[in-house]
Amino acid sequence: MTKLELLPAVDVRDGQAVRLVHGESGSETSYGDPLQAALTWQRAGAEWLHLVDLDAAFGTGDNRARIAEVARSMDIKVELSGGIRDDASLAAALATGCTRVNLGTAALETPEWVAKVIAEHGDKIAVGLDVRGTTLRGRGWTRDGGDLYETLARLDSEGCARYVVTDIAKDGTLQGPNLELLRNVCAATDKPVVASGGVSSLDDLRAISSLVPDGVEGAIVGKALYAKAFTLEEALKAVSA
Ligand SMILES: O=C(O)c1ccccc1NCC(=O)[C@H](O)[C@H](O)COP(=O)(O)O
Repeated sequence: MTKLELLPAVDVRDGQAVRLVHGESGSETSYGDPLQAALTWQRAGAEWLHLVDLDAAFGTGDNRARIAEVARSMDIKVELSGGIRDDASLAAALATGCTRVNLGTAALETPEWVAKVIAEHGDKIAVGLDVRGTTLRGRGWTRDGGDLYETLARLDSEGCARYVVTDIAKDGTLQGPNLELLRNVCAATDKPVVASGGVSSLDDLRAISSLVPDGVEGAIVGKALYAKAFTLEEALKAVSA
């Protein structure tokens, strides 16, 4: 069986690596220098890094220089997220040499532009489907942006290569992933799905791994690693079977 990819997360706010609860601005716990955090995950054997510019996502500025420094320092694959909404921010993101970018708000607010960049860049573009229930949220998860399954059908028809699916109610809470949501999204698309939000234990990762045959390709892990619920080495071993 194909093994689940693990993507340790480095979310950057005000130049620092942080974790939020439910993605809410103001709920930050700080974990220091983002480059050190990213290098720690790389040294521990990560093959991917999920790197988020939270200020760009919230519209409170950006950490573009810091994010570029981290992405360029990595020898592993990097998925870049947060505030990529137009040609300039996409060009800056791709110029870091990242493996792919994750579009969120743009897929809800400027669907024509997203269709165009999917056609131009193929699997360098993933779309983040960040949901409460089945309602998508944009602008740093602060505004409603339409129905999950209608948007998914539209993006599928435009050739979107991959989806990063986050249950906002679970994100940063260590309450376990929303497996039902993952199953439902996998049933609605043939494209690979990356699970995000709520992982709390090695058993959670094993449960997500059991969905690889359904179409789950990877899992993003944030809070659990920073809170030392398990090590990245243990996580990689747990999904390697
Ligand atoms: O990814 C974004 O663009 C984003 C925007 C606004 C708030 C949060 C955002 N991302 C958060 C993440 O990608 C988390 O790192 C990830 O879901 C990990 O969650 P957890 O394992 O529950 O800490």
